Amino acid sequence: MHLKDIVSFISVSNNVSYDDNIEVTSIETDSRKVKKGSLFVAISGFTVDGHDFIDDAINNGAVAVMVEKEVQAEVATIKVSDTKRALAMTSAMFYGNPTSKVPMIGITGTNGKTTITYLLERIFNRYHKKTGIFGTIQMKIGEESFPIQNTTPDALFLQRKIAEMIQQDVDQVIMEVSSHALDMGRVFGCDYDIAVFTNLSQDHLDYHDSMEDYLRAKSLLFAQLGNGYQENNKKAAVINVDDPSSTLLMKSTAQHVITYGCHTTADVMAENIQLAANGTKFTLKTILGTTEIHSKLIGKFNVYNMLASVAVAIASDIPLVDIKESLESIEGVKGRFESVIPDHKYSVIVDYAHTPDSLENVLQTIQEIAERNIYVVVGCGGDRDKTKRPLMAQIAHKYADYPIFTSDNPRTEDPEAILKDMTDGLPSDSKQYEVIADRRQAIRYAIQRAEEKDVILIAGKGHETYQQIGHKKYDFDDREVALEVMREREN
Ligand SMILES: CC(=O)N[C@H]1[C@@H](OP(=O)(O)OP(=O)(O)OC[C@H]2O[C@@H](n3ccc(=O)[nH]c3=O)[C@H](O)[C@@H]2O)O[C@H](CO)[C@@H](O)[C@@H]1O[C@H](C)C(=O)N[C@@H](C)C(=O)N[C@H](CCC(=O)O)C(=O)O
Ligand SMILES: Nc1ncnc2c1ncn2[C@@H]1O[C@H](COP(=O)(O)OP(=O)(O)OP(=O)(O)O)[C@@H](O)[C@H]1O
Repeated sequence: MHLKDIVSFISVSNNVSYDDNIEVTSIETDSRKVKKGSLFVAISGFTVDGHDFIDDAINNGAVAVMVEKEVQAEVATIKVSDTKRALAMTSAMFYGNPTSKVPMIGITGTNGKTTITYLLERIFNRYHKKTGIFGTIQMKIGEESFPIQNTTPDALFLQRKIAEMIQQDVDQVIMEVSSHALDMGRVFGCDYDIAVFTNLSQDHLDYHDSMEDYLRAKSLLFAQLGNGYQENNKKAAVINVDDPSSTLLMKSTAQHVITYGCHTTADVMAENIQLAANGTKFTLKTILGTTEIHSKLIGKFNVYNMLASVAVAIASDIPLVDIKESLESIEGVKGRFESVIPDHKYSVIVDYAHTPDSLENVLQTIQEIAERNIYVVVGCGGDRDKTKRPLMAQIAHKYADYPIFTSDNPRTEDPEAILKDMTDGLPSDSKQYEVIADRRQAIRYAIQRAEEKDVILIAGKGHETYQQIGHKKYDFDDREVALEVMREREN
């Protein structure tokens, strides 16, 4: 592709010194990946500044650079006001606007994104549609899985991978869209057909200045809906009307809105909800008709996740009978309310709940189904939203008979200091709790004490198989540790 095409596409013609004949053969944001013919886009990062690596990029063969700061470079230089957003547009163009060639579903909200993604994967696959997935657990193309660093990858990776998905005959892309990604413009230039809002509750206040700022970031997905390069497909915003933030989000989109909920009248609704330890039953009411759902997923929050997936499936013209069969066939999602040994005399559940709202939802569910005592093993991540630490501890303390506070990815912080932030918020005259910084020991402590019919919730890490201490990740899997201790107890 000629550099002039990129320049004219992103409309910055008055800021460029370049030779019309320059051929750009790849785009890179990492100087170490630059090859002969690359356009190097300098990103001002949170840890380092890509502008400091321009010379490295040129030495590696960059024929042009895109910058947002004043620099002296010996190659064609394109100056833009925001390289992250310009990168998103340039990458989309370079890979042939892939998001306009395949139906795209974007899911945003504090909780439920991953679960809904896998419910939708099941529904689309059952309907013989090959899916491509981006999310917290992994990236998937059909049945093949690939690790990814971020829930929503940077624009360059994203556009490149969606182009690959199209080459591999993917019929439907389903992606989790984080508020970070929306705010940083990682998905700027993506043409979504369906945008989903699950809920908003406190999280990520280390990144966003306030809850209003967090919500504003989420609303960008809806503002963006229908602003793509092609308007061939029907567009729809799928919104949880039971969440107070839904009003603002509905105002953010000019597109058709499909609502879902349990309490407010909605296009897709659940009634007569019956929660049990082995699954959930409810009456599903939709614009296509009414049916009974018997799902193996546990908890009211999962009813919401199912309703969201039904609304998306209906907007994608999938018949209700196929939607019902898919929902009823799904056993669960990795690390989400996952039982370590099903039907054991006491239950050990691993769950990704790492926000106050999700922890409360999961503990409320356990309280509804538990026959005896509840143990919770929970911590809070280091270098992340500190304001949620006392809230997490208070919730654990409120719902569990035996709260055990421990480490969860302390990163560069002292685990004991994080635990102090958590427990300082607890009332001093209240019930006993344990503080055991070593996560393995904390899990062991809970399992060794559990009696028949007790439930132990190990919260916060779900599918993760590491513990991040400092800048290093060490192998650690809650399920494996729990299994080891459970087996040890049997012998
Ligand atoms: C705060 C944040 O989001 N940081 C993201 C950001 O990293 P960064 O700003 O630190 O980048 P950097 O390492 O300083 O590098 C800046 C630039 O210099 C370049 N560079 C660097 C070194 C060199 O030798 N040459 C060179 O060119 C880099 O390639 C890069 O372009 O850009 C990276 C590449 O895209 C991201 O992986 C990284 O996410 C980090 C890992 C992260 O933890 N992000 C979290 C907060 C996040 O985004 N989470 C949400 C989900 C949250 C949730 O829902 O739970 C997500 O979508 O993942
Ligand atoms: N709809 C929901 N409402 C509230 N809590 C939920 C909901 N769905 C799941 N949860 C809880 O939140 C946890 C995370 O769920 P899930 O991974 O589906 O959400 P997510 O939005 O992808 O989270 P993240 O952005 O952190 O990856 C689950 O383990 C469960 O405890």
